[in-house]
This record gives sequence, structure tokens and C-alpha cells, in this order.
Amino acid sequence: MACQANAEQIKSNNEAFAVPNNNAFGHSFRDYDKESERRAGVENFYKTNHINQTYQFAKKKKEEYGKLNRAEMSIWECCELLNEFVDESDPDLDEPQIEHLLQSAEAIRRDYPNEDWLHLTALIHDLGKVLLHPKFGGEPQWCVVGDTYPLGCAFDESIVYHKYFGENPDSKHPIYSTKLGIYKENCGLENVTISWGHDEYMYTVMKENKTTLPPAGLFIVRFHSFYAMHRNGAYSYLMNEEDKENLQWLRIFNKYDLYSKSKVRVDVEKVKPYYLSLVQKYFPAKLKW
Ligand SMILES: O[C@H]1[C@H](O)[C@@H](O)[C@H](O)[C@@H](O)[C@H]1O
Ligand SMILES: [Fe+2]
Ligand SMILES: [Fe+2]
Repeated sequence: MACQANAEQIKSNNEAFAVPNNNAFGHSFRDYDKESERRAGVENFYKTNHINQTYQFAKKKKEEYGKLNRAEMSIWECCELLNEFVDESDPDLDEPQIEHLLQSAEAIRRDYPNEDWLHLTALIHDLGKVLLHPKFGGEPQWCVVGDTYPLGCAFDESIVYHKYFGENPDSKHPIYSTKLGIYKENCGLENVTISWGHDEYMYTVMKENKTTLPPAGLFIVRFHSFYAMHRNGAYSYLMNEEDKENLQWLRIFNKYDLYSKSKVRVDVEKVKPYYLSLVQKYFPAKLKW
């Protein structure tokens, strides 16, 4: 399969995307301290998120939404539902989410023309944000978007707005507050309970609907918001060899996920036939959500 090729090699051969210095608001990307029109809202978002994401909470949500009994629809129908949502956790983008999906997919497609699985992975990576939709219970933003992190073990200091974990009951738990917590060294990320949100939900949707996308595609979707791990190198003691392999692809993907955020809109109708053909290749026509 294409993605078994060495990720770093493919990268050096193809890379062309110029990483912009500034986001659409004139600041550097992921700067959570800089005063901007989005800053206060983003901080408030993380305060609520960090206080309420506990191990028990994430377990419960995973079970509840893991039933996939809310809707039947195609991948494209879901993309269209995201037209109405703006992500409150994001300091770099205030456009509807469908724009972000197309922007990241088109950017990665330009640099990796032969990795069609990567184009589709980018298109669908944030579809889990559909949890915000009334059809899915209209979940509040704090348990759908934002960076994610492991639960059941200590919160690493590199997580954004770490200070707000002080008010999370798990930070006083005798086991959950220790470095390894309930986990064994190198147990593999698939065995770790991550804070509940769009990543884990979309991973479940993909898996249960039997996507034929390669393991790296599933890994990207499941852990793309886990910045403490893929950007800061934290929690490496929970990772196994397979995670480390997949991480190479996640790092490539992240560049396009983050730095493609802009005010330049993609012509949806123009690119739609291409993405529909990929959806057909890797997914059933209707999926359970
Ligand atoms: O604000 C963003 C946004 O919610 C993304 O979808 C998520 O993947 C990122 O990790 C987060 O920082
Ligand atoms: Fe995301
Ligand atoms: Fe994204």
C-alpha cells in the first residue's frame, strides 16, 4: 500500500507548500497568548474543557456515541452539515468548517499528488465536529473541539492552558495524577483513553463503517488534536513502535491541517467530483453515525 513507503522520503521529494508566518489575523499560528479578536473566547473554551474532561466522562461519551445510532448519511452529506459551524477553540480560523476541510485537503493534494488516501484523510479529519449539530445532541464545543490529551494519567505541562487542570477532579486522583496512571509503559496509544471529542468520534465512525483507508489514515484522524504528543513529544512512554511509525505521517499531515487555514475559499463545486470519487473508493455509500 502507498502509505507503507517511507514517509520522510516522500516528504523530501515532494514538499512544496510554503508555511506562512502569520495566520489570517496577522499573528503566528497557535499563539494562545497574543491579544486578538479570538483570544478571550479560546481561553474560556479551554477553561471549561480542562475542568470537565475527566476519565469517567470520556469513557461514558465513547460508549454513548460508539453505538452509532444517530444518523445514516454519506461522507459528503456530513461535510455539508459542517457548513454552519465555527470552531471556538481555534485562534487561527473563524471560517465555517467545510472551508477548513477543503483547504487542508487541497493543500496536501498539491504536495502529495499520488497519496490519494491522504487527500481523503484530510477531507474527513474534522467531520467528528458534526457532534455540534442538533441531530447529534448539539453537544457543547468544549467536548467536541480543541486539543486532546490522555486521561487516567497526569496532564503534561505542554498542554495548552495547562493551569486550568487544577480544577479538574482527576488532577487530585491518587492514580490518575501519576505519570503512568492506569497505563503500562509503551502500551500503545490505542489503549489510552483520550479526552472526548471530534477525533475519537470520527475514528470510531471510520472503523465501524469499515473504511479501507490505511492504518496511518485512521491514526491521523484519531490523534490529530493531540498536540502535546505530535508537536511537543510528550507521552512518548505510552507509545509503541507502530505509533512511532504512524507519527511520521501525522506530522506531515499536521503541517497542512494547521497552516492551510486562511480566508481564501476553495471552489466546492469544482473539487467535489474528485473527492466523491475518493469517498467511493474508501467508504460505503451510507455510513452509520
Ligand atoms: O482549535 C483546533 C481545532 O479544534 C482542531 O480541529 C483541532 O484538531 C485542534 O487540535 C485544535 O487546536
Ligand atoms: Fe481537528
Ligand atoms: Fe483540522
